[in-house]
Amino acid sequence: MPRVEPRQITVQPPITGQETLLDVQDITVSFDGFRAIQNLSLKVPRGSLRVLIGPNGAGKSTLLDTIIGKVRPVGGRVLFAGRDITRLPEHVIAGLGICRKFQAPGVLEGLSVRENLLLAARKHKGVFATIQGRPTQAEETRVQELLTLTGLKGKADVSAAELAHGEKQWLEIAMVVAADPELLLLDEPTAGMTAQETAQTAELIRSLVGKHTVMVIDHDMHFVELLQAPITLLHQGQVFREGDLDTLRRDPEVMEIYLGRPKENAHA
Ligand SMILES: Nc1ncnc2c1ncn2[C@@H]1O[C@H](COP(=O)(O)OP(=O)(O)OP(=O)(O)O)[C@@H](O)[C@H]1O
Repeated sequence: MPRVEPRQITVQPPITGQETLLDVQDITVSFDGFRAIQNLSLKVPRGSLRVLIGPNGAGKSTLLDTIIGKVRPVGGRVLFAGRDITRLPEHVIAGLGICRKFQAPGVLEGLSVRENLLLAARKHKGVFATIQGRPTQAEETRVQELLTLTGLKGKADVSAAELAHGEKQWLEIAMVVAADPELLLLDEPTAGMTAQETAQTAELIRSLVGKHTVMVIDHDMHFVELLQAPITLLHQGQVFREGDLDTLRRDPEVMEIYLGRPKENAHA
């Protein structure tokens, strides 16, 4: 397959008239001299949803790692709500309201759905949280909100171990949401899900938008389509294209480097 050189394009912010929450400015990330990300810039408006796609090795995870402070760029900077967070320690960045799903305390299988959510809500308030003691009114309200959000109301008292794969993923998302993050980063949230679970996950994520800003990485184009959100396509560590799915699908170079590749993208 001929190599298609990535080119930086200038794109209008997909959602106009909104304040930028995340402003990634010209970052370069190097692993022993290999540039996994090169001069990448990206703006995400507050309260919006953004989908990150791209071939394997395009730099999607590295970008999220850089945003959360796990990886340090050798050039450029990351602004969050106008503040330069590029050199801040990971826990400080998390404290500012950036949460990545895998950072969530995993679901505790020995506890019920309700108990997991209560624990997540309490952990948000203090590190040494337990499920001992009656929930306060505020905690009860929060748990109910999270149960409604995930559609798990009917399973509140079911042990987390008994949940289906998709339900467990929703519980995990709810546990991250319990921390009330301003920016939520989700890495392939639908991996291993059935088509119906995938559709419900898209609905769940869309319901978070507005109150939260959400960035999702996924390879499943059916899911991406359901999210109905602006897409940033990464390729070889750079922004290759930005736009809606229909526009990207009409672009022969996009088809060439990504959407036309059946192996990485069975649903394209
Ligand atoms: N810690 C590391 N050390 C060395 N190279 C790395 C490291 N992390 C990532 N890379 C390389 O950087 C490039 C980008 O990787 P990254 O995981 O960000 O891609 P990705 O778009 O998330 O891919 P995938 O869709 O397969 O998860 C790849 O070539 C990868 O091998």
